[in-house]
Amino acid sequence: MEQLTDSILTKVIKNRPANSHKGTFGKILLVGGNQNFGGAIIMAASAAVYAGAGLVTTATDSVNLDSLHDRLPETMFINYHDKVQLSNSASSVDTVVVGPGLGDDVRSQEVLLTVFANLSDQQTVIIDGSAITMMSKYKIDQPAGHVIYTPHQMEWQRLSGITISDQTIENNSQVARQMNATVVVKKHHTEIYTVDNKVYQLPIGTPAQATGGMGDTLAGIVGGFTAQFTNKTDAVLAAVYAHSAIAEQIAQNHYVVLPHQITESLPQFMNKYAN
Ligand SMILES: NC(=O)C1=CN([C@@H]2O[C@H](COP(=O)(O)OP(=O)(O)OC[C@H]3O[C@@H](n4cnc5c(N)ncnc54)[C@H](OP(=O)(O)O)[C@@H]3O)[C@@H](O)[C@H]2O)[C@@H](O)CC1
Ligand SMILES: Nc1ncnc2c1ncn2[C@@H]1O[C@H](COP(=O)(O)OP(=O)(O)O)[C@@H](O)[C@H]1O
Ligand SMILES: [Mg+2]
Repeated sequence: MEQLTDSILTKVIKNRPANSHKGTFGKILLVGGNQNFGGAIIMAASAAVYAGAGLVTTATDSVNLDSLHDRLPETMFINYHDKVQLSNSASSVDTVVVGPGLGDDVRSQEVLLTVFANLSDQQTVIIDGSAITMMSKYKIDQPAGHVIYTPHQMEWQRLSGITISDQTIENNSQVARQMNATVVVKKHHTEIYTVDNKVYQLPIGTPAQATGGMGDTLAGIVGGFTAQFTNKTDAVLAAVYAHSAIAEQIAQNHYVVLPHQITESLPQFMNKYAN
């Protein structure tokens, strides 16, 4: 097992080529936010925009449209119950983030199935929150694409069958190895099980991060990084590192770190490491 350091940031975050446009930095679709959890998808989409994704579309319940655009005019919007629009978007973007605040009722399941049915091998899909819970609840198969799961310990228990007290690195690796996916098991000192069977641990992070929306924000950063940086595994590692490094900086003089504070710090933080 390897400990992550900030060298992953200089490895991944590159100066932008002069001859570029928004399409150069990835088209990303974020799917989530039911009538109760609209904030989750707004936080995830904001994180993707501030992490530098080129073109961002948010598919959510239409009840969230006004607050979404009020907070984040940079994103486009789709009503996620519109199957045709959702299918077209899911099949045409480079990267999909699905799950933050999606909920786990049958209507949410329908949204998830539509997204999964439209993915193909060239795409990257970040599966978070309710999407993980529904895959175990409704026994939904892993979709096509480069798959990245971002479960917290309870979601990992649901997905892997390993109870939280048995989630040792050895047990987690054994299951992750059979999944053809990268798994980010989120907790204090998050572990990352990569698709090529390596294990990394995040040695940083703070209890000031223990607040709702912190994982939704990470899912958006992972989406933003994988959408624009070539090596997908390194992009995940850098996203996980950046999320907690920024939180630690804010926590130096704040008792609690709010997810949107991390998001707002991303462009300046990334600029320091770009090379
Ligand atoms: N503003 C919004 O819209 C927000 C919307 N959200 C959205 O809500 C949806 C549901 O997600 P969820 O994480 O809130 O609920 P669920 O999957 O049932 O897990 C909680 C259970 O797991 C347990 N637990 C054990 N270990 C744990 C660990 N390391 N980390 C975390 N939990 C751990 C925990 O134990 P307890 O706290 O009771 O001790 C509890 O029993 C999802 O789509 C998400 O995106 C949220 O992001 C909040 C802000
Ligand atoms: N005590 C802690 N120390 C370090 N990181 C933490 C701590 N508590 C929570 N986090 C981080 O906050 C995030 C929480 O994710 P998650 O539970 O999915 O939140 P939510 O679904 O509410 O957005 C993870 O990245 C986790 O590693
Ligand atoms: Mg979560």
